[in-house]
Amino acid sequence: MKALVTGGAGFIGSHLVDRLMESGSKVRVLDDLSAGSLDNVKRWLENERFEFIKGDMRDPGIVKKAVEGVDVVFHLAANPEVRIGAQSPELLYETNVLITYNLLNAMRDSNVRYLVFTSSSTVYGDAEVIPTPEDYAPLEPISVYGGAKLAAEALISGYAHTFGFKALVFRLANIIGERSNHGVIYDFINKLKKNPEELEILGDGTQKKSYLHVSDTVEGMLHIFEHFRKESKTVDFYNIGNDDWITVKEIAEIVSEKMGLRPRFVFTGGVDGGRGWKGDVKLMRLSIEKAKKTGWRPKMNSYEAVRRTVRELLVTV
Ligand SMILES: O=c1ccn([C@@H]2O[C@H](COP(=O)(O)OP(=O)(O)O[C@H]3O[C@H](CO)[C@H](O)[C@H](O)[C@H]3O)[C@@H](O)[C@H]2O)c(=O)[nH]1
Repeated sequence: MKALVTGGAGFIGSHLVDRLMESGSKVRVLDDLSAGSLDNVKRWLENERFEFIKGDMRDPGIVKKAVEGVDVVFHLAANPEVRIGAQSPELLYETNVLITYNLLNAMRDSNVRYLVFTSSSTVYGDAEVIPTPEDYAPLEPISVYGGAKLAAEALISGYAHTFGFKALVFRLANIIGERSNHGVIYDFINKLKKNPEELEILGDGTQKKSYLHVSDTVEGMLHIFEHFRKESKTVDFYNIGNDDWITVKEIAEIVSEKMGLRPRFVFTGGVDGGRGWKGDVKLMRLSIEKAKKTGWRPKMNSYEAVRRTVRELLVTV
């Protein structure tokens, strides 16, 4: 199998590249290195099954070149920052919707048979059913980021049905682990390194979400992809997350404890009833029953994933 991984030098992408390379696949990475780093894929740079293209997917010519000769595209390139939506909606549009549109147009004229896309729990917005299943409706994102992911999902479905390829969409919970360079754990570690006495917590700290370690995530994606390949469905959607959830305040306590600190917690109070920022979903836990039916299950719960991530990031941050 020859795979293209967009965003393959990024956080989740590089872990996926590791698994694909270890299983003997040929892997091409397309990444603009805006958030990702060559360091994340350096162990493969000299490998003859590995190819790296530095390029911005807003350029249709680069995307066209990248899909040439591949069987499957894992599309992970994205700007993952929910919080920038209120300031830079155009950036989230370009780096989530426009680049997906460019990819789909490139796939029209290619022999790519499968597209695997990392969407997000944020497509559900403030869901009234928790744990939230894949068929929850209506999908009403409350952030520009969630809206952009949902728009990308819709385009993917339309193109797959029209142009004859299969598409698998993953709606991911909050993914954490080694090589992540944004998000709540990364932020807390950096804040505490600057000031060990005090920790600013955005919102009221009661935001409660489900967190999944990147190793469980990538294993789930590949396991479900193998299952999907044997099915007759043109497009399918799977939540990937954990059965439990954890509050931001509990995460702050774990990070502080692991750093051997006892900082004063300062809550900003946030917006719209204690959210960290406009569009921050306060309660998120996905139903993972559909994924579990394929035989996959997470090895670490949210608490274990947070603890392990703090250990991993303390070595590198
Ligand atoms: O310094 C900080 C940073 C974050 N938070 C809080 O921590 C929670 C988690 O925030 P993250 O930035 O870690 O993650 P998000 O929930 O905003 O989004 C993450 O998970 C989503 C899916 O659930 C998307 O996929 C997205 O790309 C990914 O960044 C939020 O409630 C936020 O208010 C703080 O209190 N202080």
